[in-house]
Amino acid sequence: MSIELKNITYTYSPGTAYEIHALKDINLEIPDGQFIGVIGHTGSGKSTLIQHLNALIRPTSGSVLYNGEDVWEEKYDRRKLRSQVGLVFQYPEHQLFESDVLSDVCFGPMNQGMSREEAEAEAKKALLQVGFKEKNFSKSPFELSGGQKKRVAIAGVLAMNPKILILDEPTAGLDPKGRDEILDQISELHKARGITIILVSHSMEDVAKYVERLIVVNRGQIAFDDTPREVFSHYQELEAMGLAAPQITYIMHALKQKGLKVDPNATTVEEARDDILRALKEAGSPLLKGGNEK
Ligand SMILES: Nc1ncnc2c1ncn2[C@@H]1O[C@H](COP(=O)(O)OP(=O)(O)OP(=O)(O)O)[C@@H](O)[C@H]1O
Repeated sequence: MSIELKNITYTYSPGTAYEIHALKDINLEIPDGQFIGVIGHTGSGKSTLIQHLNALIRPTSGSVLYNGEDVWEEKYDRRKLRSQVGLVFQYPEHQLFESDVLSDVCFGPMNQGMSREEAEAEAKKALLQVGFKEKNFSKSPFELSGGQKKRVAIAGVLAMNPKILILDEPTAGLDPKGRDEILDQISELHKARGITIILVSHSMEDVAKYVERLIVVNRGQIAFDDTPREVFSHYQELEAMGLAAPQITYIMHALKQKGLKVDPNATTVEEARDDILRALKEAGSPLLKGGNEK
C-alpha cells in the first residue's frame, strides 16, 4: 500500500494576485507500515501536502501514485482511496454531529456500505483502541471532554479500517497529560494494526519520541527526510527555518562542550538520561556516589 508523490507542485489561486505556490516539486515515497512525522513552520505547506495523499486536492502538476496507480486517472476510484487513506483534520472534534458517540463513529463505515451491525463492531473496536471507555459509548459527543472528543473523531476514521492514517495536529488544544495519552494510544495503534501513521505536529519533542521517520517541510519543499536523530543533528539549519531541535538536544550539546563525553544527538529524555549516566560513570564522576545509577 505505498503512496508515491512525483514532482508535485500546488498553487492556490493560480493566475490571480493572490497566487501562492504552496508546494514546489515534492518527491516522496511512503512504504507500508512506517510511523512518520511531518513538521514545519506555520504556512510551510504541511496541510496542503497531506491532502494530496488521499486525493482531496489535485496537484497543479506532478502525479500521486497509490500502489503504482495514478489516482488522478479518469477512472480511478478516489472514494475508495479516501477510505483507505484516512485523514483526521485539525480540531476534528468540531465535526462530531450524531446524537451519541457510537452512532457518530458508525457514520463513516455505514457510508462505505457496511450494515449498522457491522459498522458497530468496527466502531466499538476502534473506540476501545483509542482508549475510549465503553460506558461512555451512549453519551452525546457534546458532553465529552476535549481529549475524549478527539478520540471519538480519530475512531470515526479508524472504523473505516484505513491502511494509512494521517493525523493533522491531533493533540492541538490538549493539556500535556491528554497529549501524551493520545500519542501513546496512536503509537499502540500503530503496533496493533501495523498501519502506516503520518503525524503532523508542531512539537519536536513529540515527533522525537514516537516517529521513525521525520519529514521537514519548509516553504513548500522537503528540507529533510530522515530519522529524527539525523534531522535534529542539523539543528542550526532547523533554526533558520523557524524550527528547533528538542530541548534535550541543546542540553546534550552544552554538556559535550563542557567536556562530558555524551552523544550530542540524543533526541529523547530517556536516551539522554542513559547516555549522561554512562558518560558520568566512565568519567568516574563523584555525582554517582549517591546511588543514583540505574
Ligand atoms: N485555501 C487556501 N487558499 C489560499 N491559500 C492557502 C489556502 N490554504 C493554504 N494556503 C496557503 O498555502 C501555504 C501553505 O499552507 P498550509 O496550510 O499547507 O501550511 P501548514 O504548514 O499546514 O500551516 P499550519 O501549520 O498553519 O497548518 C500558506 O502560505 C497558506 O497561506
